[in-house]
Amino acid sequence: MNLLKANNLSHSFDTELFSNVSLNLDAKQSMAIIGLSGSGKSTLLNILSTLLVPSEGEVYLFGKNVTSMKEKELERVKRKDLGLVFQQHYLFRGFSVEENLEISAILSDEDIDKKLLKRLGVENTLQQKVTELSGGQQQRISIARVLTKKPKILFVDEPTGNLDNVTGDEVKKIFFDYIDEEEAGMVLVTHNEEFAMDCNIVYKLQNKELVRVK
Ligand SMILES: Nc1ncnc2c1ncn2[C@@H]1O[C@H](COP(=O)(O)OP(=O)(O)OP(=O)(O)O)[C@@H](O)[C@H]1O
Repeated sequence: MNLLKANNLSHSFDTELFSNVSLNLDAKQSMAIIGLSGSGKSTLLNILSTLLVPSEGEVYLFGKNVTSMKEKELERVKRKDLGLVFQQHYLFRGFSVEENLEISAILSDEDIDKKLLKRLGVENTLQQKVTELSGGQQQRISIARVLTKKPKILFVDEPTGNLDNVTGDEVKKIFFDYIDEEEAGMVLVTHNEEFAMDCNIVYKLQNKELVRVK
């Protein structure tokens, strides 16, 4: 099943960042986008996850052109089917870990996954305030919060940056297991070559083009 398709995307801020970017992501596939700092990886991820409108080209989610979707429909897809794990997480700072996870569970009609929290090593933080946790713990809670809603496509920007190697490896495994078990897909932006090369498809953004390297 096709989850995500991009046709001839290009984007410019002051100058052109990239052009003619086309790609395809099916269920159970993971795709990494690598490239130098400033090459436009996060910008491309923002376009694919519908946070940013491209200068040119089309994005299709589950076979449907995003620009042809009604506002309500796109909102529903974003809330339920797209999972965004970004470098900066957007946890509600004044609330406890449990409250943060509950919001996600309620909005998507799913349950908090205790097994997942255990695997992430944060099962004992539920009663703590987000602000009392380390950066790495907050990162893991934000991953738990996103996976709680069981999204069909994960958009992940440098997820292991804040984490030590052992935890980073566990997080990597959690993402791969998740897309297998839920028949989801993942688009990953990273400087971590090992994580990138473990994906099914690897692209490099260089000289304003998206070049397939795996
Ligand atoms: N909203 C914006 N307005 C203007 N310029 C922007 C905006 N967002 C990003 N840029 C510029 O676009 C370029 C690409 O940024 P982007 O964050 O996509 O690169 P990246 O490859 O993800 O970098 P990194 O690996 O350092 O995270 C940068 O020069 C950045 O300053």
